[in-house]
Amino acid sequence: MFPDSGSGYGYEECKAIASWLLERVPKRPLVGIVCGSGLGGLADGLKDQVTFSYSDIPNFPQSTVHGHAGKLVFGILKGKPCVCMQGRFHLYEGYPVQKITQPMRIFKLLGVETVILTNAAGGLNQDFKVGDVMIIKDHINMPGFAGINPLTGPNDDRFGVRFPCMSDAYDRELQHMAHEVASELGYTDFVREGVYCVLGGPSFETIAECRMLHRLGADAVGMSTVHEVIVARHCGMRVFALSLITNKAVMDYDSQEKANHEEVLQTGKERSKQLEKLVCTLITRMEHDNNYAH
Ligand SMILES: O=P(O)(O)O[C@H]1O[C@H](CO)[C@@H](O)[C@H]1O
Ligand SMILES: Nc1nc2[nH]cnc2c(=O)[nH]1
Repeated sequence: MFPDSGSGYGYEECKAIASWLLERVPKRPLVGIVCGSGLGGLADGLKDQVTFSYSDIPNFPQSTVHGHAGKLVFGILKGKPCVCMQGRFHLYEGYPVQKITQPMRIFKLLGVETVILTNAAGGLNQDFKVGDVMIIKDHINMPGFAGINPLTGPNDDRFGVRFPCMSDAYDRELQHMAHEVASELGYTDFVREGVYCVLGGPSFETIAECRMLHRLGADAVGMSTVHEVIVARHCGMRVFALSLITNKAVMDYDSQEKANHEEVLQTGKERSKQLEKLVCTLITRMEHDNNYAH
Protein backbone atom coordinates (compact mmCIF):
# COMPACT_ATOMS: atom_id res chain seq x y z
CA MET A 1 0.00 0.00 0.00
CA PHE A 2 2.76 2.47 0.94
CA PRO A 3 5.60 3.35 -1.42
CA ASP A 4 8.00 1.07 0.45
CA SER A 5 8.46 -1.56 -2.17
CA GLY A 6 11.75 -0.52 -3.68
CA SER A 7 10.92 3.20 -4.00
CA GLY A 8 13.83 4.06 -1.70
CA TYR A 9 11.95 6.52 0.49
CA GLY A 10 9.09 4.72 2.29
CA TYR A 11 8.74 4.29 6.05
CA GLU A 12 10.72 1.06 6.34
CA GLU A 13 13.59 2.47 4.27
CA CYS A 14 13.71 5.67 6.36
CA LYS A 15 13.62 3.57 9.54
CA ALA A 16 16.49 1.38 8.30
CA ILE A 17 18.68 4.44 7.61
CA ALA A 18 17.78 6.02 10.97
CA SER A 19 18.59 2.76 12.80
CA TRP A 20 21.91 2.45 10.95
CA LEU A 21 22.84 5.98 12.08
CA LEU A 22 21.62 5.51 15.67
CA GLU A 23 23.87 2.48 16.06
CA ARG A 24 26.83 4.75 15.31
CA VAL A 25 26.13 7.91 17.31
CA PRO A 26 26.14 8.35 21.09
CA LYS A 27 22.97 10.50 21.36
CA ARG A 28 19.71 11.09 19.52
CA PRO A 29 19.67 14.62 18.01
CA LEU A 30 16.94 17.08 19.02
CA VAL A 31 17.76 19.67 16.37
CA GLY A 32 18.24 19.01 12.65
CA ILE A 33 20.01 21.61 10.53
CA VAL A 34 20.10 21.83 6.73
CA CYS A 35 22.86 24.00 5.27
CA GLY A 36 22.25 25.98 2.09
CA SER A 37 24.71 26.63 -0.74
CA GLY A 38 28.03 27.77 0.73
CA LEU A 39 26.64 27.71 4.29
CA GLY A 40 28.03 24.36 5.44
CA GLY A 41 30.19 26.01 8.11
CA LEU A 42 27.24 25.79 10.51
CA ALA A 43 28.40 22.29 11.45
CA ASP A 44 31.83 23.53 12.55
CA GLY A 45 30.50 24.79 15.89
CA LEU A 46 29.40 21.28 16.94
CA LYS A 47 31.46 19.51 19.64
CA ASP A 48 32.18 15.76 19.79
CA GLN A 49 31.47 15.40 16.08
CA VAL A 50 30.61 12.12 14.41
CA THR A 51 30.61 12.62 10.63
CA PHE A 52 29.33 10.43 7.80
CA SER A 53 29.86 11.00 4.09
CA TYR A 54 26.54 10.62 2.31
CA SER A 55 28.22 7.99 0.15
CA ASP A 56 28.84 5.82 3.26
CA ILE A 57 25.20 5.86 4.44
CA PRO A 58 23.27 3.01 2.83
CA ASN A 59 20.56 4.28 0.44
CA PHE A 60 21.21 7.96 1.21
CA PRO A 61 21.13 10.33 -1.80
CA GLN A 62 24.39 11.94 -2.98
CA SER A 63 25.18 15.68 -3.19
CA THR A 64 26.05 16.82 -6.70
CA VAL A 65 26.18 20.62 -6.30
CA HIS A 66 29.32 22.71 -5.65
CA GLY A 67 29.03 24.26 -2.18
CA HIS A 68 27.22 21.18 -0.76
CA ALA A 69 29.85 18.94 0.85
CA GLY A 70 27.71 15.82 1.18
CA LYS A 71 28.28 15.11 4.87
CA LEU A 72 26.01 14.40 7.81
CA VAL A 73 27.52 15.74 11.02
CA PHE A 74 26.27 14.78 14.49
CA GLY A 75 27.47 16.80 17.48
CA ILE A 76 26.60 18.84 20.53
CA LEU A 77 25.89 22.56 20.59
CA LYS A 78 25.92 23.98 24.12
CA GLY A 79 24.51 20.73 25.51
CA LYS A 80 21.96 20.22 22.71
CA PRO A 81 22.46 17.19 20.46
CA CYS A 82 22.22 18.23 16.80
CA VAL A 83 22.53 16.71 13.35
CA CYS A 84 23.61 18.87 10.44
CA MET A 85 23.31 18.20 6.71
CA GLN A 86 26.27 19.77 4.93
CA GLY A 87 24.61 19.59 1.59
CA ARG A 88 21.00 19.17 0.54
CA PHE A 89 19.27 17.79 -2.53
CA HIS A 90 17.42 19.76 -5.18
CA LEU A 91 14.77 18.88 -7.74
CA TYR A 92 17.09 19.83 -10.60
CA GLU A 93 19.61 17.16 -9.57
CA GLY A 94 17.13 14.68 -10.96
CA TYR A 95 15.90 13.03 -7.78
CA PRO A 96 12.17 12.51 -7.23
CA VAL A 97 10.83 15.15 -4.84
CA GLN A 98 10.13 12.37 -2.30
CA LYS A 99 13.82 11.38 -2.31
CA ILE A 100 15.18 14.92 -1.85
CA THR A 101 13.02 15.29 1.24
CA GLN A 102 13.71 11.82 2.70
CA PRO A 103 16.28 13.23 5.18
CA MET A 104 13.43 15.07 6.95
CA ARG A 105 11.73 11.75 7.70
CA ILE A 106 15.04 10.30 8.82
CA PHE A 107 15.50 13.32 11.12
CA LYS A 108 12.07 12.62 12.61
CA LEU A 109 12.89 8.96 13.22
CA LEU A 110 16.21 9.96 14.80
CA GLY A 111 14.29 12.02 17.38
CA VAL A 112 14.61 15.53 15.91
CA GLU A 113 11.96 17.95 17.18
CA THR A 114 13.07 21.18 15.47
CA VAL A 115 14.44 21.64 11.96
CA ILE A 116 16.44 24.71 10.98
CA LEU A 117 16.94 25.25 7.27
CA THR A 118 19.14 27.77 5.51
CA ASN A 119 19.40 28.61 1.85
CA ALA A 120 20.94 31.02 -0.60
CA ALA A 121 18.33 33.03 -2.49
CA GLY A 122 17.86 35.85 -4.96
CA GLY A 123 16.34 39.03 -3.52
CA LEU A 124 13.09 40.16 -5.17
CA ASN A 125 12.11 42.68 -2.51
CA GLN A 126 13.61 45.96 -3.68
CA ASP A 127 14.49 46.95 -0.10
CA PHE A 128 16.73 43.90 0.28
CA LYS A 129 20.49 44.12 -0.19
CA VAL A 130 23.01 41.42 -1.01
CA GLY A 131 24.11 39.97 2.34
CA ASP A 132 20.74 40.45 4.03
CA VAL A 133 19.40 37.51 6.02
CA MET A 134 15.67 36.89 5.59
CA ILE A 135 13.71 35.06 8.27
CA ILE A 136 11.22 33.06 6.21
CA LYS A 137 7.68 33.69 7.40
CA ASP A 138 5.88 31.89 4.57
CA HIS A 139 6.46 30.28 1.19
CA ILE A 140 5.05 29.90 -2.30
CA ASN A 141 5.41 26.37 -3.64
CA MET A 142 5.50 27.07 -7.37
CA PRO A 143 6.22 23.43 -8.42
CA GLY A 144 3.29 22.47 -6.17
CA PHE A 145 0.96 24.34 -8.53
CA ALA A 146 1.99 21.83 -11.19
CA GLY A 147 1.48 18.83 -8.91
CA ILE A 148 5.07 18.49 -7.71
CA ASN A 149 4.60 18.02 -3.97
CA PRO A 150 6.64 15.61 -1.83
CA LEU A 151 3.46 14.26 -0.22
CA THR A 152 2.05 13.10 -3.56
CA GLY A 153 1.26 9.37 -3.51
CA PRO A 154 -0.30 7.18 -0.83
CA ASN A 155 -0.20 8.84 2.58
CA ASP A 156 1.62 6.98 5.34
CA ASP A 157 -0.21 7.79 8.59
CA ARG A 158 2.86 6.76 10.58
CA PHE A 159 4.38 10.07 9.44
CA GLY A 160 1.36 12.36 9.35
CA VAL A 161 -2.11 13.18 8.03
CA ARG A 162 -3.23 13.17 4.40
CA PHE A 163 -3.93 16.91 4.29
CA PRO A 164 -1.45 18.76 6.50
CA CYS A 165 -2.01 22.42 7.34
CA MET A 166 0.65 24.81 5.98
CA SER A 167 -0.62 28.16 7.28
CA ASP A 168 1.51 27.57 10.38
CA ALA A 169 4.51 26.06 8.56
CA TYR A 170 7.09 28.47 10.00
CA ASP A 171 7.08 28.54 13.80
CA ARG A 172 6.10 32.05 14.91
CA GLU A 173 7.72 31.77 18.33
CA LEU A 174 11.07 30.88 16.76
CA GLN A 175 10.73 33.78 14.30
CA HIS A 176 10.10 36.12 17.20
CA MET A 177 13.06 34.70 19.11
CA ALA A 178 15.29 35.09 16.04
CA HIS A 179 14.40 38.79 15.80
CA GLU A 180 15.28 39.19 19.49
CA VAL A 181 18.59 37.37 19.02
CA ALA A 182 19.36 39.51 15.94
CA SER A 183 18.72 42.63 17.94
CA GLU A 184 20.96 41.50 20.82
CA LEU A 185 23.75 40.62 18.40
CA GLY A 186 23.46 44.00 16.65
CA TYR A 187 22.30 42.40 13.37
CA THR A 188 19.04 44.33 12.85
CA ASP A 189 20.57 46.30 9.93
CA PHE A 190 20.66 43.17 7.79
CA VAL A 191 18.06 40.79 9.29
CA ARG A 192 14.68 40.97 7.52
CA GLU A 193 11.67 38.75 7.10
CA GLY A 194 9.68 37.70 4.07
CA VAL A 195 8.17 35.13 1.73
CA TYR A 196 10.37 32.59 -0.08
CA CYS A 197 9.31 31.21 -3.45
CA VAL A 198 10.73 27.91 -4.73
CA LEU A 199 11.19 27.15 -8.42
CA GLY A 200 12.55 23.96 -9.98
CA GLY A 201 15.78 25.44 -11.39
CA PRO A 202 18.53 24.91 -12.39
CA SER A 203 18.25 27.88 -14.76
CA PHE A 204 17.98 31.19 -12.93
CA GLU A 205 14.90 33.33 -13.58
CA THR A 206 14.20 35.58 -16.51
CA ILE A 207 13.46 39.25 -15.89
CA ALA A 208 9.77 38.67 -16.61
CA GLU A 209 9.68 35.76 -14.14
CA CYS A 210 11.30 37.88 -11.40
CA ARG A 211 8.80 40.67 -11.98
CA MET A 212 5.94 38.18 -11.83
CA LEU A 213 7.16 36.54 -8.61
CA HIS A 214 7.61 39.93 -6.98
CA ARG A 215 4.05 40.92 -7.88
CA LEU A 216 2.78 37.62 -6.49
CA GLY A 217 4.19 38.53 -3.08
CA ALA A 218 7.54 36.75 -3.00
CA ASP A 219 10.49 38.53 -1.37
CA ALA A 220 13.14 35.96 -2.32
CA VAL A 221 13.48 33.15 -4.85
CA GLY A 222 15.41 29.90 -4.73
CA MET A 223 15.38 26.23 -5.64
CA SER A 224 15.08 24.46 -2.27
CA THR A 225 13.74 24.43 1.30
CA VAL A 226 9.98 24.43 0.62
CA HIS A 227 9.81 20.69 -0.13
CA GLU A 228 11.76 19.91 3.03
CA VAL A 229 9.49 22.20 5.07
CA ILE A 230 6.35 20.45 3.79
CA VAL A 231 7.69 17.03 4.77
CA ALA A 232 9.04 18.24 8.12
CA ARG A 233 5.67 19.77 9.00
CA HIS A 234 3.78 16.70 7.79
CA CYS A 235 5.63 14.60 10.38
CA GLY A 236 5.18 17.16 13.13
CA MET A 237 8.57 18.81 13.47
CA ARG A 238 8.88 22.52 14.29
CA VAL A 239 10.45 24.55 11.48
CA PHE A 240 12.58 27.68 11.32
CA ALA A 241 14.18 28.82 8.06
CA LEU A 242 16.51 31.56 6.85
CA SER A 243 17.48 32.80 3.39
CA LEU A 244 20.76 34.53 2.79
CA ILE A 245 20.19 37.03 -0.02
CA THR A 246 23.22 36.20 -2.14
CA ASN A 247 22.26 38.23 -5.21
CA LYS A 248 19.59 40.66 -6.34
CA ALA A 249 17.10 39.18 -8.77
CA VAL A 250 17.40 41.07 -12.06
CA MET A 251 14.16 43.01 -12.62
CA ASP A 252 15.26 45.61 -15.15
CA TYR A 253 16.09 45.22 -18.86
CA ASP A 254 18.79 47.93 -18.57
CA SER A 255 20.65 45.98 -15.86
CA GLN A 256 23.96 44.34 -16.74
CA GLU A 257 23.84 41.99 -13.72
CA LYS A 258 23.67 38.25 -14.26
CA ALA A 259 22.78 35.70 -11.58
CA ASN A 260 25.54 33.11 -11.13
CA HIS A 261 26.46 30.39 -8.63
CA GLU A 262 29.95 31.86 -7.96
CA GLU A 263 28.40 35.06 -6.60
CA VAL A 264 26.03 32.93 -4.51
CA LEU A 265 28.95 31.06 -2.92
CA GLN A 266 31.01 34.23 -2.42
CA THR A 267 28.19 36.03 -0.57
CA GLY A 268 27.75 32.92 1.57
CA LYS A 269 31.42 33.14 2.54
CA GLU A 270 31.19 36.82 3.47
CA ARG A 271 28.11 36.55 5.69
CA SER A 272 28.50 33.00 6.98
CA LYS A 273 30.00 33.80 10.39
CA GLN A 274 27.10 36.07 11.38
CA LEU A 275 24.51 33.66 10.03
CA GLU A 276 26.13 30.86 12.05
CA LYS A 277 26.18 33.00 15.19
CA LEU A 278 22.47 33.82 14.75
CA VAL A 279 21.51 30.16 14.30
CA CYS A 280 23.71 28.88 17.14
CA THR A 281 22.39 31.47 19.59
CA LEU A 282 18.83 30.61 18.60
CA ILE A 283 19.45 26.88 19.14
CA THR A 284 20.86 27.43 22.62
CA ARG A 285 17.64 29.24 23.60
CA MET A 286 15.16 26.73 22.22
CA GLU A 287 13.14 24.50 24.56
CA HIS A 288 12.75 20.80 23.80
CA ASP A 289 10.62 17.98 25.17
CA ASN A 290 13.34 15.42 24.55
CA ASN A 291 10.89 12.51 24.35
CA TYR A 292 13.67 10.15 23.33
CA ALA A 293 16.22 11.10 26.01
CA HIS A 294 18.49 8.24 27.00
O1 LIG B 1 18.87 26.61 -1.82
P1 LIG B 1 20.32 26.30 -1.71
O2 LIG B 1 20.57 24.85 -1.49
O3 LIG B 1 21.00 27.17 -0.70
O4 LIG B 1 20.97 26.64 -3.12
C1 LIG B 1 20.66 27.78 -3.90
O5 LIG B 1 21.84 28.09 -4.63
C2 LIG B 1 21.82 27.39 -5.89
C3 LIG B 1 21.98 28.40 -6.99
O6 LIG B 1 23.14 29.15 -6.85
C4 LIG B 1 20.47 26.71 -5.98
O7 LIG B 1 20.59 25.34 -5.64
C5 LIG B 1 19.64 27.46 -4.98
O8 LIG B 1 18.55 26.72 -4.46
N1 LIG C 1 16.17 30.52 -8.27
C1 LIG C 1 17.18 31.17 -7.70
N2 LIG C 1 17.94 30.55 -6.81
C2 LIG C 1 18.94 31.24 -6.24
N3 LIG C 1 19.82 30.86 -5.31
C3 LIG C 1 20.62 31.90 -5.06
N4 LIG C 1 20.29 32.94 -5.82
C4 LIG C 1 19.22 32.54 -6.56
C5 LIG C 1 18.41 33.19 -7.53
O1 LIG C 1 18.58 34.35 -7.88
N5 LIG C 1 17.40 32.46 -8.06
